[in-house]
Amino acid sequence: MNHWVIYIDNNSAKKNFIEDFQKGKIPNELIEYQHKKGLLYSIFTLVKLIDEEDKHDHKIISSEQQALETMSSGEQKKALLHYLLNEKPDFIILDNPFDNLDVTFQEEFKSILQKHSSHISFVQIASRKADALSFIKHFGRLTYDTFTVIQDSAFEKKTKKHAYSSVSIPQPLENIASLNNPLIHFKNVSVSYGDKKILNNINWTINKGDFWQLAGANGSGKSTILSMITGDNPKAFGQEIYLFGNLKGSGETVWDIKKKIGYYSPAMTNKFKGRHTVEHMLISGLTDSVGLYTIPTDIQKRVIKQWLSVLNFHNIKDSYFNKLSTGKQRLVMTARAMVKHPPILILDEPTTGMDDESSALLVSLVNKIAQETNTAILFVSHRKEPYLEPKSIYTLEKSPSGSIGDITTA
Ligand SMILES: Nc1ncnc2c1ncn2[C@@H]1O[C@H](COP(=O)(O)OP(=O)(O)OP(=O)(O)O)[C@@H](O)[C@H]1O
Repeated sequence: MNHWVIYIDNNSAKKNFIEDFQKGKIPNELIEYQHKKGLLYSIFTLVKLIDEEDKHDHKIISSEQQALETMSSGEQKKALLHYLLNEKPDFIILDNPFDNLDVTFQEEFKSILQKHSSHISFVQIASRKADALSFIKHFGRLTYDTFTVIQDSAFEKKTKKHAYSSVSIPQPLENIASLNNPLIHFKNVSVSYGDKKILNNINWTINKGDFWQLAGANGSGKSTILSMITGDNPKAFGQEIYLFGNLKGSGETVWDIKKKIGYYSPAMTNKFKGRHTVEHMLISGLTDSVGLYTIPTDIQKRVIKQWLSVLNFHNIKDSYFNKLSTGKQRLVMTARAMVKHPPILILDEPTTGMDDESSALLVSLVNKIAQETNTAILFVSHRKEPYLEPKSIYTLEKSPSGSIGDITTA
């Protein structure tokens, strides 16, 4: 049985390619898949299933114990894989299957796929060379919308450490020096859902200018911690969580907190469907708005001009954001979360779905922000991102009594 890895980069027309593939519009070299029953393992399939479960109020892949929607992203992916395998297709397209999966489950996942590889064919779409499944012997590349067969050794582009532009990050318009340390303090915080213990006695302090990576296996509670910081998790109430000097729940509004946090997660990108130029996207980061509802001041315009130089995006400042490649969109969104120099910048799995080259570029921008500003950075990822230079890593270690936190310092 043949299997394929198709390498893509952030300029590949992946979505169209997959849609065409499913409709039977398949490149000649892959014609063996025509008229076969194929399924798609992808974040898009998950979103559709969650939507259907929601709309029709019936379970498709939720278990007796838990609804698909409330599972962590890793747990959702595990559930999806088992669901698709049970459907007994001829082939499965695996769209960047290892994104969001911790190392342990990646190994488990690989051996499940290998076990089924005698009777199901796999077409793996991969952004990252290291993700290629070892049992696959046929390789292709999608360059924009053109598919070509390649030798595996042809995909040798080694990612180099990027030095970001030498242009300095602009100074803040408002100073955060008045804030006292710690910015964030968790004291003996524990969380459970019913009988399921998630966090066990978390003690964690984030100070001005810190650079943290928050790591941990799937389901260890990373998103739970984030949602307690950014304001929308009821589990935070009654706990000793101090945000910018105030005990959480003691009067500050979610808006007060959000004003002090720059936040970016790839899911946010979909909110910007309209005709927003790159320049407007950055300006709207200063005012926390989705569009550009107010006319920017001269000072704001000057600051954004400098950010465009940092990003080397002057030439695309008038381009529409939603037409940019994924890599460029992520850089814009990261800068957008940072332009107001928030006391804390949270980047939630920002490299998910990115190729090696663009991930390295994003990582170097984050390192630059850490070096040149006083903003504390919280970079959430289970992946050991090559070249990321956090000063400390907070790892959630799973245990039956809930995850405990382990701190390592560079
Ligand atoms: N509303 C809920 N009901 C039941 N369980 C929940 C609910 N919300 C979260 N959980 C569980 O809490 C655990 C922690 O989830 P969380 O999303 O914080 O993990 P994570 O570390 O971010 O995982 P991942 O890397 O997979 O995204 C998971 O086992 C999840 O299923």
